[in-house]
Amino acid sequence: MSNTVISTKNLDLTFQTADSPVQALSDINLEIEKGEFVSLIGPSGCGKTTLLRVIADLEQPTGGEISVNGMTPEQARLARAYGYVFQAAALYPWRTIEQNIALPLEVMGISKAEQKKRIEQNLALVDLTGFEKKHPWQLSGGMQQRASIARALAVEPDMLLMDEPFGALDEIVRDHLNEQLNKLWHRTQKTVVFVTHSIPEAVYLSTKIVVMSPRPGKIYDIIDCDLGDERPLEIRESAKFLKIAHRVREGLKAGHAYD
Ligand SMILES: Nc1ncnc2c1ncn2[C@@H]1O[C@H](COP(=O)(O)OP(=O)(O)OP(=O)(O)O)[C@@H](O)[C@H]1O
Repeated sequence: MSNTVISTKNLDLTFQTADSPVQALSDINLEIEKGEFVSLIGPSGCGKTTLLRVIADLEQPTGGEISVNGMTPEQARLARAYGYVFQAAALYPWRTIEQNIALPLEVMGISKAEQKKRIEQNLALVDLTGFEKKHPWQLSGGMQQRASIARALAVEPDMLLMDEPFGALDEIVRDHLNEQLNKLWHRTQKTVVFVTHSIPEAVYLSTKIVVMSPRPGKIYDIIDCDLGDERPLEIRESAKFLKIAHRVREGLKAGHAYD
């Protein structure tokens, strides 16, 4: 049985706008295996979010092929193959944390008892036990992001799609969440596709780093990141880590437009 979760062949996406067409993705060829943690990194506008949205069936490609879990993105979406975590936590302020996590489960028609079980389990996974009855605004930014990760996990998807989930957080909180996400990934063995602007974040979390360049959005380099599964933060000072970070930086420089 194939372990490929996401496969794209010559994938293109051109947005038709009022002025002129914008080619957001050009000739994207990518294979992602089950259990991999893949980061998409590149300058603003290189198509990272668009690629994630194509995988999630939120945008339709204009050329090439893509399969998700052996299905079309639409079939994968309907089969709830993925959970999506946005840049901002996107929690409903009038709902408590447990009500926010319950929302997609209610839509799926899952029983109250099962909802309760999943809420408990996933809040424990992100270290938020005891915050069930709080409203989002009573939590810090980092805690809100953890709650939105718990909500994505509660749907029990095979795959997590994460669009710069920690981009708005300060460095210390971000380090802590990176460490927690590494543990979570290790424990759950989920496939993760993660968009980031941060080189250390990409190297610390990933098994594979996809460096993209803009105009049009292309893959410039794909880098294996074999630092083992469990990664203490100190790993960021190791020679191996710095070597991979250097290669990512060189790729970003080569593909960067400074205008
Ligand atoms: N709905 C849309 N209509 C027209 N153009 C779009 C649309 N969505 C994105 N684009 C354009 O496609 C290109 C890629 O955008 P995308 O948001 O995927 O980049 P990104 O790498 O995620 O950027 P950032 O790091 O700033 O989030 C950009 O030039 C953007 O302006």
